[in-house]
Amino acid sequence: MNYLLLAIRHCVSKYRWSILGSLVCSLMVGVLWGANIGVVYPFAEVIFKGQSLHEWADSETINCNQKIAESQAEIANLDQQIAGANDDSKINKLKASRDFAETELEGWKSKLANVEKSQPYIDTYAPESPFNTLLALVAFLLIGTVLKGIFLSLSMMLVARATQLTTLDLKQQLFRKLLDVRLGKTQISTGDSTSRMNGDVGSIGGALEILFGKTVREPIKMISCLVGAACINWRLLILSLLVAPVAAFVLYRLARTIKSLNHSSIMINARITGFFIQIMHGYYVVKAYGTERYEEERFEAKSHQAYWEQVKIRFYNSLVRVNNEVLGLGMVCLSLIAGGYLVLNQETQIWGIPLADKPMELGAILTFYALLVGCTDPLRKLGDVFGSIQAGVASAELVYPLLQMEMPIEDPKTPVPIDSVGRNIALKQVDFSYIEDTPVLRKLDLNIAKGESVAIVGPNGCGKSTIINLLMRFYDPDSGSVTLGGTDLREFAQHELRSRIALVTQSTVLFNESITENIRYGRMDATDKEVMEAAKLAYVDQFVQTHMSNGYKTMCGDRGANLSGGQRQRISIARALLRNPDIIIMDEATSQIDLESERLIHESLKNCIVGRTAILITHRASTLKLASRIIVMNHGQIEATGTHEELIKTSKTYRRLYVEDGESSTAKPAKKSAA
Ligand SMILES: Nc1ncnc2c1ncn2[C@@H]1O[C@H](COP(=O)(O)OP(=O)(O)OP(=O)(O)O)[C@@H](O)[C@H]1O
Repeated sequence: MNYLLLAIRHCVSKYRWSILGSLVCSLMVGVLWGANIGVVYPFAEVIFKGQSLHEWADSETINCNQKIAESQAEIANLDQQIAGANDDSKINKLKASRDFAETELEGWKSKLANVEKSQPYIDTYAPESPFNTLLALVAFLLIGTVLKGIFLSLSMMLVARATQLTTLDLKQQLFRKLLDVRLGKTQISTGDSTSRMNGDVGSIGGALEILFGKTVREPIKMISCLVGAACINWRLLILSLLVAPVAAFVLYRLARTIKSLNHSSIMINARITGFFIQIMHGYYVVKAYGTERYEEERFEAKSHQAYWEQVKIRFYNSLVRVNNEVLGLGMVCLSLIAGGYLVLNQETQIWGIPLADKPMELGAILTFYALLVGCTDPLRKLGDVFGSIQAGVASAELVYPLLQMEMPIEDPKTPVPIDSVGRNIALKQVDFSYIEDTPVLRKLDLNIAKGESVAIVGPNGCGKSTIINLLMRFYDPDSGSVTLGGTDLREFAQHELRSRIALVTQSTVLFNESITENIRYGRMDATDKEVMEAAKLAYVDQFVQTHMSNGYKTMCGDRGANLSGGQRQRISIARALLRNPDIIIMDEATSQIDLESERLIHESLKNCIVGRTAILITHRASTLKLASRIIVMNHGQIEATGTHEELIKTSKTYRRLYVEDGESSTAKPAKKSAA
């Protein structure tokens, strides 16, 4: 519950007026609910006896006075008997009878006082005839019901406002957090993130709506009925509530089970979401390999698990409802037996336990029953909401720890301005691993001078992209340092650092926006003219003019699905060019470009890297030609550096790569070593 309390606190502190308004409206609903049921009393005691309220008040006054006189006479008689008795046990019995008579006398006196208190109002406002009294009561019922409806609707609207806005706030906080928290070694899968954002935040909102709505309103309705019943006979009410502790214990046990079931259901649904996203992304692979049936079976197995969890949740929720209905019925049954006994025998006690001040009238006991029945409806409704609250509790336990997660990569308190440092990059004695005890970079030293173009080559998995991840500060090294102009990257504000770097990644990420907007992503404030210039430099313009009927407004599709691999890469190069960065990083950027485009891009990259530091991760001979120095990596370390000609002679790894690439004959990349 703790985490859901945080959501409650947020909602109450930020939207206090809506919550307060809804509470007042709920209070009115509860009071009107009890008052409408309370109308049973005048119906039974006044209307069905063919009286008006005036006649009822008169006859009640006479009746009370008569009963008071009878009680007083009985007390006087008992006093005389006590005075004349000399047997102790008889005296004790007489004293007990006197005490009962005294209690009855007090009961009649209090009823008389109530009738006398209401007399002036009855004289002033109550209709004269019994039929008009009936009409007035019906009008009261109608007006009460309409008012109750208005307050109910107002309360629901105010609660919906506060809880929906809280949901919106939570979504925004979570979105912001997910943008930051997935850096570093934090493992949060897409399925989990999507599930937290869609299902869980919604479930918290739903629980809040129920908590501030039904969970406040229905108990108020119950309290209003219980207060009414207590006014009629509080002892009988306590007797009726004897079943409540048992029901509360059962409810507590059920709550724990439902919460843990909801928790596992959320986790299963997150896995299904993740699986579904993965299949949608890998759609063509599934089709090409004909694994539709296999994936269907996997999906069915996962969905079946989710189905079973839901069935179990429904089952336990139904038990909550049964428990609450049994509680309601238990209350009514106990009061029916005890109350019925008191009325039928005109008694005030059962087994010597006093249950009434005076024998109960039919009208009073009928109203008492009606009020208890009035409690069972809110109880039933509370049974239905229980499951949703438990689902909210389980969701909050997943969302809030994520929101409270520490940033894996943090900005320093007083960042060093990047303009104040130079541009040479250095990795000193860097150790890094993604997973403990699986080193990826080992004591790596690398210096890249300002304006230098270096190519990093090496076999798959040797750690080339990991160096980029450290330079972008997507991760921090385990030991050693990565510096820019001699200052550790941890001293800079992340945003400022990344604004100086343009990264063209291995897998080209495009958004489902127009080509223009995808290029503009490199610099959001770029003008259309600047976007066009970048597009021309990266040879995007060439295919837009010839292949795209909608020109630059053509939508790229999910992850750029409407474009070819080469087109996607050219757009991402245009995006990088638009950024006009100090440092440009190309991670296998030209791997999907045809020979003609590659030649053209080679020319534009040549212009682009002038005056900038460029790091090119590539196997392509044409890109290697742009580098003044080639760095050969193997097993997370730098094996050799030099020019193409030097490395062919000195590095076994480089030779192996180039023989396998089959391009060594045409590639004469770097003329001289800059190291
Ligand atoms: N997020 C990650 N979590 C765990 N291990 C990772 C992660 N990213 C990369 N690795 C592992 O780190 C090692 C180095 O990966 P890296 O991507 O740096 O290699 P690379 O030299 O760029 O390879 P390639 O030429 O295939 O792109 C690999 O063994 C890889 O499995």
